[in-house]
Amino acid sequence: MIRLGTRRSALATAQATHVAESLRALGHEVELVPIVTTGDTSRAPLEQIGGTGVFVSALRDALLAHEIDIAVHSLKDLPTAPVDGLTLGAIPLREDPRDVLVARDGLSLGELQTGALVGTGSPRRVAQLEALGLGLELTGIRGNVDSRIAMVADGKLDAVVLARAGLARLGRLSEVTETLDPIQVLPAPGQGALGIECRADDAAVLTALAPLEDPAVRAAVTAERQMLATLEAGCTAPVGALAEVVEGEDGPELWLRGALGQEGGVRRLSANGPVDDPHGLGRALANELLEQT
Ligand SMILES: NCc1[nH]cc(CCC(=O)O)c1CC(=O)O
Repeated sequence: MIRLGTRRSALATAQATHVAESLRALGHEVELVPIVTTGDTSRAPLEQIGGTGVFVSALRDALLAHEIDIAVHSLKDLPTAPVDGLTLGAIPLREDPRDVLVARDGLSLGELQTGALVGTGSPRRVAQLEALGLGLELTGIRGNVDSRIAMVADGKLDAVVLARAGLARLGRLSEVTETLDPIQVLPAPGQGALGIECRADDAAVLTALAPLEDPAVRAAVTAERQMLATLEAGCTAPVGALAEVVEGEDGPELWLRGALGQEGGVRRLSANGPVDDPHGLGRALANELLEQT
């Protein structure tokens, strides 16, 4: 029996159920164990309660205490610092990593009027949307995906920006009025991907998770997360990153695009490197972004 710890939110439950079903299809018995985190019980701005890490620390504690055997995380909410005794046993196939606009009356970004009220609490989205120069009024929001969409339906906001992956997992893709091109808005590092965490010495669980692994996604998100980790060493700026394995002339290559929001605008760079060194690529692009400052 594999005990899978999950937060209770609709998105977390959808992700956990998806992983549980993949494991059951491989012949494993899986039990879902609900875990409550500070991020779920508090309405305070995330920066005040410790950032997105609040969603994962309770799950990690439960893993280390042997109360659960695996935890399913949205990789974009998983801090990059490694935890002693834990490892990402599998990184499965990724959903579409892009951000989307959910706007009233089916509007796209370019159709929103100057001064239109757009909800997002993410410094990464704010920096990149402001850099577009559309004169949008950006306002911080929190809450689950349903309540954010409801703010548009209720007329409180003209639009919200969300991760396409979250809407896909909740069956709400019909709400999308525009998928944002990464040339305009780069997603968060790891967006759309799941990380399945387990104890590093749990050989049985590591074996069970192995078939869920997607090596190209692992390489891509490793580069994105390394870029973030290297940048955080120097500053806490809004960061977008998106990597992909693409077929080059001499075989597969890893491409990484990065965006760093700063006073005066957003810096963007891209670079490529060998698929087997995502850490080197992430570090190199981060250092290049920092050198430009
Ligand atoms: N910040 C919360 C969060 N964490 C993961 C997702 C969506 C799913 C994903 O990116 O994997 C979301 C919602 C959103 O940003 O719209």
